[in-house]
Amino acid sequence: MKMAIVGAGVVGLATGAGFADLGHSVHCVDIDTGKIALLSRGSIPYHEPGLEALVLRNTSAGRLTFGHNPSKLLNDVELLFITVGTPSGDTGEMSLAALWSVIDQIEAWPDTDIRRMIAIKSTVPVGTAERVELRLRSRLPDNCLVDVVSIPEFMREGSAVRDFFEPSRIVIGTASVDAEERLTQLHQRLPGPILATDRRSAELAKLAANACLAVKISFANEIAALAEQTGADYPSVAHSLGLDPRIGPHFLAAGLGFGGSCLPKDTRALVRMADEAGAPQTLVEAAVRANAMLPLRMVRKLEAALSDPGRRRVALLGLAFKPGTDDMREAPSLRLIAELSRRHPGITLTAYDPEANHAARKLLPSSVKICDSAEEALKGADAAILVTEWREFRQIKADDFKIWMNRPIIMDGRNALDAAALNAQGVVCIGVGRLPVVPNESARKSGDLVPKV
Ligand SMILES: NC(=O)C1=CN([C@@H]2O[C@H](COP(=O)(O)OP(=O)(O)OC[C@H]3O[C@@H](n4cnc5c(N)ncnc54)[C@H](O)[C@@H]3O)[C@@H](O)[C@H]2O)C=CC1
Ligand SMILES: O=C(O)[C@H]1O[C@H](OP(=O)(O)OP(=O)(O)OC[C@H]2O[C@@H](n3ccc(=O)[nH]c3=O)[C@H](O)[C@@H]2O)[C@H](O)[C@@H](O)[C@@H]1O
Repeated sequence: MKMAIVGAGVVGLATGAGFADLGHSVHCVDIDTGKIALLSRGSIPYHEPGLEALVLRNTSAGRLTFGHNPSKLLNDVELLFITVGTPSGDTGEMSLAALWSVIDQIEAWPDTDIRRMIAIKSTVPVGTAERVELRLRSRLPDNCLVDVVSIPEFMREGSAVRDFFEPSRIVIGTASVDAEERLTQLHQRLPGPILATDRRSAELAKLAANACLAVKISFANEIAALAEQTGADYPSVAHSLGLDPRIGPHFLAAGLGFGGSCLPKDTRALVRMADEAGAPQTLVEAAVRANAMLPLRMVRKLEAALSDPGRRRVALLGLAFKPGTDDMREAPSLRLIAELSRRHPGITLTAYDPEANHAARKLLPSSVKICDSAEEALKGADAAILVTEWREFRQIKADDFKIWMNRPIIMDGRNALDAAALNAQGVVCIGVGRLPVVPNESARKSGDLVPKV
């Protein structure tokens, strides 16, 4: 099938390159001419495992092309995917400015024999596909037939390519049997179950999925806080919860909470939309509030372990909102740095992320020293906070922490390290939802959890 993608971002590129790999002819368009110039030279503008090879394979084969002119797109293609961003507006609502700008550039096409399809893959409020169709119908001549459908995307950053080829499910929301049949056929070569439904249900299924994940994470973080207060060990609790098939093991990791370009904005949008619809989402609202408190909670834990942080040097291990990406959008590290600097104006902060240093430089205050290695960030530090659970941080040995740091105190904000092993070797490692472990067994017996230094 000949198709076009508007919005060559995380979703658009993985989707476009993925369909090209399945043998389709795909033209990817983006308003960002710099990005299109990079892509046309075979460079991927961000870190996404497996994407570069996929794009190169398909551009060399001539199945994947790039451009920046969205007008007349429907002249040549049967299917247009819209994958532009839908960021938060001022009051939490989703901004559809990019989507409308694309829709308003669509021109009538000459060959009216083939019915066109516009598939909205961007995450949007319920009812958007219907509004798009009405707007197009009011403008295009009657013989330009078009179905506007909702095919929400469930891929994750860091595994976007794998998620394209192995989707958990494919939701196809249509108002026409013809579009449903053609799109079902298009997706048949992908292994996930196909769920054909109406457009509004498809749109809500996407928002509900992200809200459900956010609620699960906030639940995990609140139970972890309770574990800390009651002397229980949250990872053991989570393990037990996860073995119940009705609960499942995923998205129960406690830590610094959820960030990224989607969970925060989509939960805000759902709450806003639900208020307007008269069906308040109190549970999701609470999950958003609970999540916002986590960086401050971490700072308070640091204050309990380290006296006078305003005169100390603290290293941040990881900055990206999760491992596997260089994306800094709504990364918990940003709020953590803001809280540390607000409460302790004299603090010295160093930071290192294997992939996100470049993106972080544009966002962090110049007072934060961005380092080229974990060793450089940890050198002379009085404490470290593990913010993003990159694999390389798990490989740092206890001796390295002890040699590099002024005081080997690690606040493990993702429960990524082997706290017991580090503890046994003289490193203080304080996880989330666990009793702090201290190097000194007699201190633990005496109830003195973390000796303040
Ligand atoms: N990032 C992710 O993993 C996922 C994102 N989504 C949703 O997909 C949508 C896109 O997200 P991302 O790919 O992360 O965004 P992104 O920000 O990476 O990419 C969006 C692209 O659209 C382009 N764009 C903006 N206005 C345009 C216009 N008028 N014409 C042409 N191009 C235009 C931008 O230049 C940018 O390259 C959002 O609604 C998001 O919520 C859904 C599932 C997963
Ligand atoms: O709509 C979207 O854009 C996407 O949003 C999320 O994907 P993504 O933002 O890439 O990241 P996740 O893996 O979901 O992680 C989100 C945040 O939650 C945090 N998290 C995740 C899992 C967990 O157990 N605990 C936890 O704190 C992560 O550290 C990260 O900050 C969803 O997982 C995707 O299904 C969805 O398509």
